[in-house]
Amino acid sequence: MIRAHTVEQVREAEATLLAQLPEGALMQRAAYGLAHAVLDLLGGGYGRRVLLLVGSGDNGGDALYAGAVLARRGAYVEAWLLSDRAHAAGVAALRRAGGRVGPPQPSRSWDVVLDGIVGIGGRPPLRDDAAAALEAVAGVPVVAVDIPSGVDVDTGELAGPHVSAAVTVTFGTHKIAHLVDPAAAECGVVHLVDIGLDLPEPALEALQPADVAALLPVPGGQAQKYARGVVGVRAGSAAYPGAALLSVAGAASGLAGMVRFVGDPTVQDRVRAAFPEVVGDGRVQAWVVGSGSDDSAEDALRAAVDDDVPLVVDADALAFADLASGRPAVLTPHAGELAAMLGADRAAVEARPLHHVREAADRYAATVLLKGRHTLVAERDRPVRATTSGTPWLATAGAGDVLGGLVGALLAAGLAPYDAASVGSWLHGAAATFASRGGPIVAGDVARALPVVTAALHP
Ligand SMILES: NC(=O)C1=CN([C@@H]2O[C@H](COP(=O)(O)OP(=O)(O)OC[C@H]3O[C@@H](n4cnc5c(N)ncnc54)[C@H](OP(=O)(O)O)[C@@H]3O)[C@@H](O)[C@H]2O)[C@@H](O)CC1
Ligand SMILES: Nc1ncnc2c1ncn2[C@@H]1O[C@H](COP(=O)(O)OP(=O)(O)O)[C@@H](O)[C@H]1O
Ligand SMILES: [K+]
Repeated sequence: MIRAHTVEQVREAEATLLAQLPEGALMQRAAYGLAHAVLDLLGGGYGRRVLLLVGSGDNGGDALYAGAVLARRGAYVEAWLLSDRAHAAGVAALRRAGGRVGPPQPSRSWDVVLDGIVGIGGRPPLRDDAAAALEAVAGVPVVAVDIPSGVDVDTGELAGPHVSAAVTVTFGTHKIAHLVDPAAAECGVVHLVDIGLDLPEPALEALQPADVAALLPVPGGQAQKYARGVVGVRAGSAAYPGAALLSVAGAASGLAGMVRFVGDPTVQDRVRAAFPEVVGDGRVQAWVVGSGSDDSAEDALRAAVDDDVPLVVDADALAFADLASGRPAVLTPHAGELAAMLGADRAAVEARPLHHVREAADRYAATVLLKGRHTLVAERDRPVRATTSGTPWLATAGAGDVLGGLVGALLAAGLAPYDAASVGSWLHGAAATFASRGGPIVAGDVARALPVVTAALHP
C-alpha cells in the first residue's frame, strides 16, 4: 500500500523522531536520499551541472546538503538563494564541498534544477521572486524536493505558478499532492526516501498489486456459481445498446459466478448473442445500473433498489442517485457527472477533485468513485483511495461502462463497496495498461484483458 499523510501528521511524526536523533540527522538522511536520486537521474555526478533553487526553510536545507553531496561527486553545483535567510549550515556545507553560492551566472546551461523553494511549510501561491526563478530555468528538468513548489500539499490543488517536476523525491511518507490530481500530474516519478517516521492511519492511500491480490475474491475448492455471487446488469437502451454490451463485458470478467441482464428486448438479444453465458432476470447479489440507460434509468434504478442488494450507480442513473443514498452503493461519476450531482461546475470538480469526491460521499452517504487520470474512491470515515494504475489511452468511449460492470461483479462476489470500487478501479487501469502496450485501445480491449491481469496477481 502507498500511504499519504497530511502535513500535520508528518509534522507530529517528525517532532517525535527529531527528539530522539542528534541535531541535523533527519535532514542528512533526506539529503542523502535526494542526492542519490539525482545521481540516478543524471547517470552520475562528474561533470554534471546542477542548479539549486533555495527558499528560506528546511526544504532549501535539503537541497543545499544534497548539492554538497553532488559537488563531492564531481558535479558543478550552484545555489540560487531566494531568501537572505537560507539554511545557514546548508550553505556552509555546500561551500565546503566546492559549490558556488550566489545569483546564477546567466550563460550557464544546467543538466538539472533542484527545487528547494518550499516543501510542506509552503503556502501557495508562490511569491513573485520564486515564480520568476522558475521562469528563468524553464526547459531544464526539475527534481522537486519533497513536493513541487507551488502545489497545495494537503489538497492536491494548484494555485498559480508551480514546479512541473521530472522526479519528486519525498521523505518519510507520500503527501496527498503526490497522488491527487491536478498536483499529482506535476510530480513526475515520485521517489520515497525512508527516514524512519512512525506514522498514524493515512489520509489517503493507493492500492498496490499485493493489496489487490489480498482483497481479490478467489474461488475455493468447494466453489459453486451461486455462492460466488450473481451480478445483475440493467443498462443500455435502444439508443445506446453498446453500453449494455460493455457493462456486461465488465461484469463477465469471471470474478462473479454468474451474470444476469435485464433491459430493452432488442438489446437483450444482442447481449445474449455476444455473451452466451449471460442469463435473464432473477436473484442477484448486486446490481449495476445506468450505463447508456437513457430515459429508462430511473425505473431501472428503482427496480434494483427494491431488491435491497449492493448497487453500482453509473451514468444516466446518477441523476437519481438519491435513491441509493445510505445504501451499500458505489456511485461512479466522471467529473461532469459529479458536477451535475453537486450543482457545481465541471472545471471546479477538475480543479478540486478530492474536495468534491469527499463532499459527494458525505452528501449521498455512499461510496463515490470519481473517474479520472487518478480515480478517487471516497467513503465517510475511510482514507480516500487513489488509483495509480492505468494509461491515458483508457480515456476512450465506453471504458466507464466496463468499469461499472466490473465493480458490480466484485460487489456480487462479496467485497464491500469501498474495496469493490478501489480494487475494480485498479484492475481496470491495469487491464488498460496491459491491453494498450503503449498504443491505442477501445473499451472492449480493457474488458478482454481483465482475466489476464487478474491471473497475473496470483502467479
Ligand atoms: N518533516 C520531515 O519529516 C522532514 C522535513 N524535511 C524538509 O523540511 C521541509 C519543511 O521545512 P520547513 O518547515 O522549514 O518549511 P519549507 O517548506 O522549507 O519552507 C517554508 C518557508 O517558505 C516560505 N514560504 C512559505 N510560503 C511561500 C511561498 N508561497 N512562496 C515563497 N516562500 C514561501 C516561508 O518563510 P518566510 O520566507 O515567509 O519566512 C516558510 O517558512 C520538508 O518539506 C522537507 O523538505 C527534511 O529535511 C527532513 C524530514
Ligand atoms: N487521462 C486519463 N488517464 C487515465 N485514465 C483516464 C484518463 N481520463 C479518463 N480516464 C479513465 O477512463 C475511463 C473513462 O470513463 P468515462 O468517462 O465514464 O467514459 P465513458 O462514459 O465513455 O465510458 C475512466 O475509467 C477514467 O478513470
Ligand atoms: K520543493
